[in-house]
Amino acid sequence: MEKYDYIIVGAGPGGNALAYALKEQGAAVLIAERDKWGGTCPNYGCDPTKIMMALVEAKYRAANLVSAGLHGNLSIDWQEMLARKRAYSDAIPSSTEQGLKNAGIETVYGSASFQTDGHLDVGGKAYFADNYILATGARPRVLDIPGNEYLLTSNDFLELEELPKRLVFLGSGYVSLELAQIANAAGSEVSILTHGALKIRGFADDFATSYIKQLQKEGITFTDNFSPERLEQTESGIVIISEDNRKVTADGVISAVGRIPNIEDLNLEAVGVKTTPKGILVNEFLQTNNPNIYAIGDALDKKQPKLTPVSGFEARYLARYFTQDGQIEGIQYPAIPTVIFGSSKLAQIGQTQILDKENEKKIDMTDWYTYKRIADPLSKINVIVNDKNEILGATLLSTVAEELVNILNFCINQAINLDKFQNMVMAYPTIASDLFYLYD
Ligand SMILES: Cc1cc2nc3c(=O)[nH]c(=O)nc-3n(C[C@H](O)[C@H](O)[C@H](O)COP(=O)(O)OP(=O)(O)OC[C@H]3O[C@@H](n4cnc5c(N)ncnc54)[C@H](O)[C@@H]3O)c2cc1C
Ligand SMILES: NC(=O)c1ccc[n+]([C@@H]2O[C@H](COP(=O)([O-])OP(=O)(O)OC[C@H]3O[C@@H](n4cnc5c(N)ncnc54)[C@H](O)[C@@H]3O)[C@@H](O)[C@H]2O)c1
Repeated sequence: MEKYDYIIVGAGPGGNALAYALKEQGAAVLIAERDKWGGTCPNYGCDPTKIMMALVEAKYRAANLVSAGLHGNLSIDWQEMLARKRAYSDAIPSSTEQGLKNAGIETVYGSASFQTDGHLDVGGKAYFADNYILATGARPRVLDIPGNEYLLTSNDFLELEELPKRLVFLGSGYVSLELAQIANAAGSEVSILTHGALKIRGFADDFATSYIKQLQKEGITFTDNFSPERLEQTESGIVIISEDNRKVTADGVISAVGRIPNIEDLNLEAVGVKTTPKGILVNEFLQTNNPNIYAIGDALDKKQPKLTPVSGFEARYLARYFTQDGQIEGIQYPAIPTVIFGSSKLAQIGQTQILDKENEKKIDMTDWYTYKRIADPLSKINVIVNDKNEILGATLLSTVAEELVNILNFCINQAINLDKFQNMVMAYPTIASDLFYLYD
């Protein structure tokens, strides 16, 4: 019988961060993984997509300066971009597992599932622990419609040997908008079909509209109110047929309609852990309704965004919880920045609308210096500030939004109001130094 202090299921950013933190406390830790060590982010998610996105950003940063005298056409070679992505990602699983082993964390490869006596089975072998932590993440959802065998997922996109000439994305969320921009910049004819109105869920309509218009300018077409009903393979390509019988033909179709938690194979019924279709239910201590089983990351049913740094934050909380024998306050999430990457980035953090008209104001930073310096095609930013000059939140649209949102993140979460900010000297001219305009 193998007995541990902790068994973690899933070696993604959440599971790995927790394994290292618990090992540092001297605990006996086992981590199980059934696919690629490192999980979604470095193998199928954030990292490979942003390695590819670096070329898209460079292409458009240069294109924006054409009217300023920068000439020459930059083009992206799909195969070379893919090779660069692979050079990064292919090394991840073995280096991740080796890193865990070097730290003294035991690893086991296989799909983990609970048995009725409460132990965990991996590959037919029984493993026991005082506490189990589920960090099993999520996977792409494939629409359940006739012809869905023709659908590809974001995982498949990252391994396409040839870029399809006509590529259609179903859904207009984070995955669709980012991958569509990579494919479009690399030369595919890209369409996004969205089943409702043309919006980006979670973002203010005026910002979403500006972002979508920019993508349209770059050549991506959008079709709204298109609910896919079935797919058919024909001589001219894969035909996507909507409920109202509209037809779109493509050479590749990506299902980017959200992600589903990896919970079915865990046999959670055997140990009484409650779930919903959105994930595992936990209390404020990230504990399931079985007191020895905890869960973190994308596998949770939670209102916080499902992002790599959020999984890491939950792992660090749980490590503190275990060190202090559960005698700590429940998890309190800070304001969390979210960014849709691309030629321009759409970002937000904290409060994005005025809630108290008397004491709050919205500052429009549209004409700041950096935008002019780099010829940013979009320069829209609303910062919400209260009467104590505290920054409450912001929505941003710019090629540099991912950096600016993190500077605001510091101000919001470390309570640095505009007066304190004004008393610092920032390197000039930079994105940070532009924030002085907020004070006027
Ligand atoms: C295309 C794409 C782009 C993204 N871009 C970003 C980004 O730019 N920034 C950002 O912050 N986030 C991004 N994300 C989200 C980010 O990847 C996830 O939030 C993050 O990986 C979640 O970490 P996790 O540890 O909770 O789960 P995961 O990384 O999903 O890891 C869970 C692991 O558990 C394993 N597992 C599941 N079930 C079992 C089982 N029964 N037994 C053993 N092992 C099991 C899985 O194989 C997996 O390796 C992106 C996601 C995608 C798909
Ligand atoms: N930059 C980043 O941080 C980043 C990038 C990619 C993914 N992610 C993470 O991954 C998560 C999942 O991303 P996603 O884009 O897969 O999901 P999402 O929830 O962001 O978007 C899903 C899209 O699918 C559409 N949809 C839902 N049901 C549909 C149906 N039946 N038919 C047609 N369309 C339908 C929705 O309207 C929406 O546009 C994100 O929420 C985020 O947490 C983050």
